[in-house]
Amino acid sequence: MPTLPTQRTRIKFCGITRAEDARRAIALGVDALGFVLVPASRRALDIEAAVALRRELPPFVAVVALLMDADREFIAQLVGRLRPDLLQFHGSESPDLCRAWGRPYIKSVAMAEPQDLATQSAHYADASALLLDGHPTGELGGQGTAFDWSRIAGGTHPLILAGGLNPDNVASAIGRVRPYAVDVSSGIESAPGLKDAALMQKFIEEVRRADAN
Ligand SMILES: O=C(O)c1ccccc1N[C@@H]1O[C@H](COP(=O)(O)O)[C@@H](O)[C@H]1O
Repeated sequence: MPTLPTQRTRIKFCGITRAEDARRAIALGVDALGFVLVPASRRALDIEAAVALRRELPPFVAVVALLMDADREFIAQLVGRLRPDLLQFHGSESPDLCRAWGRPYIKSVAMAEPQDLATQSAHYADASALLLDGHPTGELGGQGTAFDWSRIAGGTHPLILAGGLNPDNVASAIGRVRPYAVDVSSGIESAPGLKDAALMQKFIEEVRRADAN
């Protein structure tokens, strides 16, 4: 059987609020950009701002819309206007709600407490991936909180590792977990919602270094 090339770790930069940050991230080679549509977040965009930001972007980079227990009317408006490539659900959304929008979806799992990933995988069977984040259940993500990676076991989905990643720890995280993708917000920022060019570049270099090992 032919040997497949080693998979490169996909990269998502989350909490993008400025077109200049999005363009720099794309130039550096990210696969996906996250727009936070959660009003309580320090990186929140409203639908209008998200649509305007998307207009500034070239094709072939996935736009992911983050939601947390949003009401159905808001999600319907968001999907209709932004047409995100994926939805990312951070609250207690049911599988029925997650799959109701004709878009692929990612379900986050709060890893501050131990989780049975096999059960989560079975519950959200049609999710494109599970995103493992470091915050406690019911609390906002994007706080730069890491979790104990040794808790990661089981499940059948591609895993997106998130929570407290930064240029200093992402290579060892990839070495330990071998996730499908990594997702970062705080660790590449100079202030909430404002991405730092040098940190973005260093983060990507570290992911590539880990992939090469
Ligand atoms: O970024 C936010 O403000 C946010 C709000 C609500 C839910 C999720 C949010 N962000 C997600 O959290 C992860 C981890 O962020 P960090 O790197 O630890 O700061 C991030 O990848 C977003 O997907």
